[in-house]
Amino acid sequence: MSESRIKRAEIAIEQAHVDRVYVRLAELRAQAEAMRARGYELGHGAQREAVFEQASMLYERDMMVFHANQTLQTLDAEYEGLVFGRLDHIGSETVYVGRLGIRDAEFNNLVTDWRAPAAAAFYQATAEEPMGVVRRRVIRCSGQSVLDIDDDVLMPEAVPDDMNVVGEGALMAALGRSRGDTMRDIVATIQKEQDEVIRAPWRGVTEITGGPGTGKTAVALHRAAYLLYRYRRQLGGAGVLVVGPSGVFTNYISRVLPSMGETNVELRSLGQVLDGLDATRHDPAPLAAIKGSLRMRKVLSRALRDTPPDAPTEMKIVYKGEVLRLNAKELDKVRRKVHGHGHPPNRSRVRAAEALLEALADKAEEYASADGRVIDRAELITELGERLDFHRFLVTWWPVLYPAQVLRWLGDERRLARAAKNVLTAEEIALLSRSLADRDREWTVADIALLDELRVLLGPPPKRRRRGRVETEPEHSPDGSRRRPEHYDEYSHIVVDEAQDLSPMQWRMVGRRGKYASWTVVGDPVQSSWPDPEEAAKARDQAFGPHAKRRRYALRTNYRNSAEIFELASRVVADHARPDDLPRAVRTTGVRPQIRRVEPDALENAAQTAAKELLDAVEGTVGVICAMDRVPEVERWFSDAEDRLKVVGSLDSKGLEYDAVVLVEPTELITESLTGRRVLYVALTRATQQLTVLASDDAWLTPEK
Ligand SMILES: Nc1ncnc2c1ncn2[C@@H]1O[C@H](COP(=O)(O)OP(=O)(O)OP(=O)(O)O)[C@@H](O)[C@H]1O
Repeated sequence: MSESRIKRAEIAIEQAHVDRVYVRLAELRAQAEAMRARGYELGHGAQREAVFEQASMLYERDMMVFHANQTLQTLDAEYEGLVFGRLDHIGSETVYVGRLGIRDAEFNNLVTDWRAPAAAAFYQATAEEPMGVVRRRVIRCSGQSVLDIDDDVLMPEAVPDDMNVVGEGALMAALGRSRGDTMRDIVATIQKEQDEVIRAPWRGVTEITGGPGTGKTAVALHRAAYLLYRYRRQLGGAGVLVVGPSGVFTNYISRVLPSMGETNVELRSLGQVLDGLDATRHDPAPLAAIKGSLRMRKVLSRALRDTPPDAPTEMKIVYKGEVLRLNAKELDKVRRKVHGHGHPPNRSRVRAAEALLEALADKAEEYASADGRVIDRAELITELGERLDFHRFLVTWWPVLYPAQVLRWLGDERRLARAAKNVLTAEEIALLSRSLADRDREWTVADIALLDELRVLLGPPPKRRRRGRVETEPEHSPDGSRRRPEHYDEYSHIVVDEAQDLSPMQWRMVGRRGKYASWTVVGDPVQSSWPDPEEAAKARDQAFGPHAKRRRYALRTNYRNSAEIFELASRVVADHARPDDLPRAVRTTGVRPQIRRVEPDALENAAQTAAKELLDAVEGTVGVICAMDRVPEVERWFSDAEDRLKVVGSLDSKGLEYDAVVLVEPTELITESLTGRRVLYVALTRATQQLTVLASDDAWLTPEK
């Protein structure tokens, strides 16, 4: 038989199995729907029963409907390629591997979930250690149709006469395929070194380092899916949080977990970690460095002890016909005393009232002793404490404080200078206060960590009351899933991607959400854009907790870039990385990156020409990457471009990838950031197939002295 006929015959065999799986899936779905309907009937029937029976029938209804809904949710997930692998073990046992475990009516396995122990050999078996696997087959489907198959023989000596072997490498085929708008899962082609990380124990901290394109993000997301499958009881209820560098990035990875049937994971960018805010703007590097530094803790905790800008500077109250007066100095003394207890100001309002009353009593005693009178202190305190004018004063003198308000106060340079004395330099104070003074500016990504810090330092504002009742959030969302309270801090597992870029203040913010969590932390020190790695490492250790067990893995193969593109990228960071830090790119395309010398006024034309060439050359996406400041201008150049083309700023390009990239003015990427070459390295490693660099100088190519 010819090779293509053998392949067609093998595809037909797999198609027959896939068909059986879909028939069974339809049966299971029908059963789950019937169970849900029965549950609802039980609910209606309960109305006619006595109270006790009613309660037990309603409970049974809830359980039936809950289970049926869960099963339907799993069965209805959008599985692209439900079955994707097959293992032929020695002794002719066959295991199909897929995104979901499915059994037939006799309870035989039709498909084994990729996360189950029985599927581990699909990823872990090698020719050196075949684990009893003779042939490993990757099955590529579109919808319910088998398109292609690809085999690996692990035990050539054990291949029976009737076993056919086809294809030439599923991994290379997957890597060469064009990219779409969102990241795809890699369940069918997870490599052994990656699988080891995905299946690492869940407790403690799992740290994954590796160069660009080594699959760190993919591995971290597959690990989240794996952990939820294996440890659903321990992890599922409290929830899993994935933190990524930007909204563009979280959007890019948003389809990966749902494609594996996991819809219960929260994805947030660093600008979205604090509930209710969504910051996307970045500060210039020197400003971001100040805002991210641990020194800001001291500045913020001093700032909130300062007198609020609108607070009255004098108190006058009439008691028994006499005016009691506290001047600014005396009021400040009372304020300092209350803060001296070290409690958050929003939780110190009663203490503030008491201290103020004591000060008024002192004042009354002072006046009285001058006249030889004696006053009843307890009576004064009780009487004034109940007076409306006293409370009116208190709410303006010790108001409820909100994080945004306190951070805005620091736009006043003199106020900031008081809070930052001996902590920030005069230059830093001027820079920071200028940035916070502009009230019309939206918050930046770095501000979010400061606001979160203030939230904790200030303490929660008192709960709003309506008609005598404290307002509480409903426990469930309309879709029935459990609603998490605001500022939830009990996630059971937190995944941090691009961890090398978190500032110390951002580590504190994320750490607060994971007080009881285990962690998966992914990063590449060579791509770091944070100037003080030691300070960040300290904050990061604190976020994990002092006793967390840590295990480290390094990934060493670059699956994204062609070897030709990665060779250029490695040159620009040669002075910043040890050879060991740079991964090995496995795919060659024969297409070298193009470097074009372009005068600044010809950039627009050159960028449009280069983008057009690349759009013609690749099927998938083309990214145009430039310095952050240039984004609006470059967006104008491409305002009519097709959807496949995206303009993205250097910092937002973290974690993303495109079939082809046009990089505009690389030297600008170096100068815009404190760790410029590393940012340029990120930008140069975003393309899978082709790269064109447009530069008006070649400083970016010359190694630093
Ligand atoms: N085993 C694999 N099979 C198929 N594709 C893979 C595999 N591992 C990684 N890839 C692909 O390689 C590309 C890079 O992966 P990913 O984005 O996870 O890398 P990364 O290490 O996070 O990169 P960076 O640090 O540069 O953002 C993605 O397209 C991913 O799907």
